[in-house]
Amino acid sequence: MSSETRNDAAVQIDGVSKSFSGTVALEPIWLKIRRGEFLTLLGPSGCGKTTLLNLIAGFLEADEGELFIDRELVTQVPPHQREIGIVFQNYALFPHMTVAQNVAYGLRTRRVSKAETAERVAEALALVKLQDFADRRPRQLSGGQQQRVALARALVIRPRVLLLDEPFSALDRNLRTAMQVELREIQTRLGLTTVFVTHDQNEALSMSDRIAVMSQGRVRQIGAPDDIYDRPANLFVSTFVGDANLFDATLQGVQGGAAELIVGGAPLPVETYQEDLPEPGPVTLFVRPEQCRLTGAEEQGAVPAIVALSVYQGSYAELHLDCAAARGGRIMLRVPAAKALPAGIPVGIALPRTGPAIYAVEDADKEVA
Ligand SMILES: Nc1ncnc2c1ncn2[C@@H]1O[C@H](COP(=O)(O)OP(=O)(O)OP(=O)(O)O)[C@@H](O)[C@H]1O
Repeated sequence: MSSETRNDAAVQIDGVSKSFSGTVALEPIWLKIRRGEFLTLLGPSGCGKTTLLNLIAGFLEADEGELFIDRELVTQVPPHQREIGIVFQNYALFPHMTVAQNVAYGLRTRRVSKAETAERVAEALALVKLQDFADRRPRQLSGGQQQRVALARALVIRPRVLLLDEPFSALDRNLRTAMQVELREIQTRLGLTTVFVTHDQNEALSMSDRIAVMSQGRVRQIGAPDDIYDRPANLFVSTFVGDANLFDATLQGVQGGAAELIVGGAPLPVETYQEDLPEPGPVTLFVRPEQCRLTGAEEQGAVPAIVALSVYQGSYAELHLDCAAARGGRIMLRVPAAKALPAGIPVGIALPRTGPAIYAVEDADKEVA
């Protein structure tokens, strides 16, 4: 059966939209979340991620459209009957209950027998490596441990879908990375369909099977992490996910599959992955820092720039360059820390002939994230 049929979708969102007293939080959205996939909703604050998650959970009612979970129409089904596990940023544990009682909560309300509850709670606590903490209260646990309890509580009901809203944003960086790995391991082992909300692009890139990049209540691109990073569909995605260098360029035409550009006064034939290019004339060229090569200032065809600041980052240095051909006059490159240059040194930037993208200038005026 084709992956596009409804049968294959664990969650299907058909034209679902939501406004709050006249403010559009979500434009009509069509989205199929595949069985067992880890899908991340990524976007800036206020783009509608949490609204979409709450619509799937049933905490909000859609203004229009239909929602299916496992082929079942659930648009009118209340949250507790959707068989969904949810983990929030702030844990939301019951402070007066022990860890085991917190985890058992969803089973109690489902009238599961005492013996089965004990078995499933032990299983869920083992999954999150908290089997020795069953009798503690939430206040006796670290933030990471509390979030594991919240995860165990969501998993114990054997949900059809697991929803997580910025679950690790309150944790420090090391713990956050450890929890990301742990969640991904558990999710893969259980083959659990998961929708994960974050505004952190690194978290999205490292964890997801697919990412839906959102802005202003719309999904701007959905794809595997390398699709999103290497072949962004528009300038918003280009600049929101990963670092972007933007150059003012002139598109002269297309010859033999290559776009003929002038950048910084020099000709540059570029093969892009894009199906549609803007009309000839002024355009914006998008290039990742790692696609730019630092050269001598005199190198033929290189775009001239001057080192403004070198930022030490341990294994590498970020070179921030003043560059007249760049939008906003600045670009950034990464070089091995030992090759960092002092401010004021003139350099050249050799641009790649394959890989970058070309956007209309009006897009750059309104679309840069
Ligand atoms: N209950 C509400 N009443 C009124 N407006 C709301 C309500 N909930 C959300 N909104 C608005 O809807 C839009 C989308 O909000 P949402 O919380 O979904 O964004 P988000 O992408 O999750 O943002 P964040 O990352 O800051 O949580 C925002 O403009 C927000 O102010």
